[in-house]
Amino acid sequence: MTDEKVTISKGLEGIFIADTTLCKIDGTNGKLWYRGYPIEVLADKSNYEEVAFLLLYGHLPNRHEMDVFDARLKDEREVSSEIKEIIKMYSGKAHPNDVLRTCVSALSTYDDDMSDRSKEANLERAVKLIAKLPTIIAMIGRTMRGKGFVEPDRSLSHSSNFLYMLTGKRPDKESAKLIDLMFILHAEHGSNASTFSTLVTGSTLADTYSAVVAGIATLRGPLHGGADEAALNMMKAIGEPDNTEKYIEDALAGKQRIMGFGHRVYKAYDPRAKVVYKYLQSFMKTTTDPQIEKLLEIAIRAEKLMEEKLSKTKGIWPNIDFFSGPLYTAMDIPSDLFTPIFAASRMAGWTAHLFEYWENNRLFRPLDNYVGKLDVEYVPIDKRQ
Ligand SMILES: CC(=O)SCCNC(=O)CCNC(=O)[C@H](O)C(C)(C)COP(=O)(O)OP(=O)(O)OC[C@H]1O[C@@H](n2cnc3c(N)ncnc32)[C@H](O)[C@@H]1OP(=O)(O)O
Ligand SMILES: O=C([O-])CC(=O)C(=O)O
Repeated sequence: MTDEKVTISKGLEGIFIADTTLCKIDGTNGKLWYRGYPIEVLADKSNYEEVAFLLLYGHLPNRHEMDVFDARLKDEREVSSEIKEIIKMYSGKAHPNDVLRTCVSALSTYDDDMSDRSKEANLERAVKLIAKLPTIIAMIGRTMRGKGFVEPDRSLSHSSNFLYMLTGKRPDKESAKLIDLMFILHAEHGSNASTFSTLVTGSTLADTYSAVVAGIATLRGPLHGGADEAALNMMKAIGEPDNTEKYIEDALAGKQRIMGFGHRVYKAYDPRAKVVYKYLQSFMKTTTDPQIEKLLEIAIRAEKLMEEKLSKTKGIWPNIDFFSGPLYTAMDIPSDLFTPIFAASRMAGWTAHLFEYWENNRLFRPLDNYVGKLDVEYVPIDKRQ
């Protein structure tokens, strides 16, 4: 062993991995921009198709560009009979995010020329992936609930069509806005864990599909994209609003993490959580569903308590995943689809980052500090204890 002193950055905290023009996060002040546009403005004024174009092409589309991009997305919504078979075979046997990961892996088999690594070919792949994920997820969701597939409807926008394929009903104006909002807010977020693993895989010059499959896999965990499902499960476990304070106090005393709170970069309120909360509050004025009212009351009481306990002292504020659960529940979306929906939205960010990184690619290969023994004697198997 050497005596060399090394500095370890656990979880790569504080390490910059690349220059980017995609997204700026101001973690101290709780601000977020996609290609310079404040998230609040995009949330109120834009739509997912436009945001995906912005991320992939670097500018907001003009009318013609939008029409062409939108038509391409609509052309690519259908999935093959083989993908439908995979969905039927695995849905219900594994978490929907795992089934989605398997389907996306299988999509690579339809690529006519994987050796074409041109920007144009990769942008086409991104369009196909962005277009097909909502279809796959809706089909997984329906199969798990014993319902037949609903084929895509070209007359509907990207996110409305997703809700339609999932529920079988064309969404009203309010639900259409809410689901689109969630797609926009989840579209991009710098070098988060799933984008980073997409880049790590891509940095070996693996193909687009391999790279985004790594992203989907990484999103799954409760410390990242799985937190929205976990946060809703916590709210359901709390059950009654009056149980909230005791539940949270006990969890904190037992050193448990409260899902949907805290962030590696934000030490302030996640601006996306603020947007979700704003829309959720206005939605609440129109709903009389007691289940949603209860969930929201639990969420608000949990947030208030966490603010007293942790926000001001440790910078642990709600993140995007905290209020997502009540909002998705209000749209009748089952909790096991939250993470796959995150993946469908983030596909724009993953692919945009990947293509940007490839313009100046360098293999990711960090170091680890060996602290074990060296030159250990090899003992034949029959002589070992
Ligand atoms: C879309 C997204 O991916 S957003 C993030 C989604 N994930 C979650 O909501 C899961 C819950 N949150 C967490 O586990 C964390 O906040 C993370 C993983 C997101 C970020 O954590 P890190 O940057 O690694 O923070 P770290 O683990 O160093 O925590 C700092 C301190 O805050 C505490 N803390 C962090 N998050 C939480 C939480 N959610 N609940 C309670 N305490 C927390 C830690 O216990 C630690 O306390 P200590 O200093 O007394 O040991
Ligand atoms: O940035 C992160 O670490 C996690 C996150 O909020 C996201 O991916 O949206």
